[in-house]
Amino acid sequence: MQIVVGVAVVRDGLVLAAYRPGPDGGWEFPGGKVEPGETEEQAAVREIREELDLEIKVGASLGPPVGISDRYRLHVYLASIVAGEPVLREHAELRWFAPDELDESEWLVPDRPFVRELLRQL
Ligand SMILES: Nc1nc2c([nH]c(=O)n2[C@H]2C[C@H](O)[C@@H](COP(=O)(O)OP(=O)(O)OP(=O)(O)O)O2)c(=O)[nH]1
Repeated sequence: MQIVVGVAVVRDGLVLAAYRPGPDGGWEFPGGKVEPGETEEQAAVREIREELDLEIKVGASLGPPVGISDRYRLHVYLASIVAGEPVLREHAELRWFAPDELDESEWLVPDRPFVRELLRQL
């Protein structure tokens, strides 16, 4: 089982989301697959640097990993920005969401438990 790490970057009470297009698309947490020899935190830092040109500090897990498929599980962590502004490099769209704008039905299915936990914490 391989882990996909998702990163809930929070700034001033808003969370950064990325849009994944397609028939099964929706909002997701920026991130990606953990590579061999890497910790989940290291993967989170690398992916956010690659995708958004952002330096982050990884915080607490937002709950246990959730199944995506028979090969992958999603694990989402909180993070704060250490340096930079998010740059749109790979995603169709980026958006900062306030808690009252977060509608889990607009998110990829595996992300929804993490969105719920995030709402409890924001
Ligand atoms: N990055 C990310 N992926 C997610 C989330 N939720 C979710 O189901 N996924 C799925 C979508 C992808 O099928 C899978 C891995 O994401 P990825 O970003 O590394 O993979 P990808 O398909 O874009 O890239 P690649 O492996 O083809 O190079 O995880 C999420 O919140 N963030």
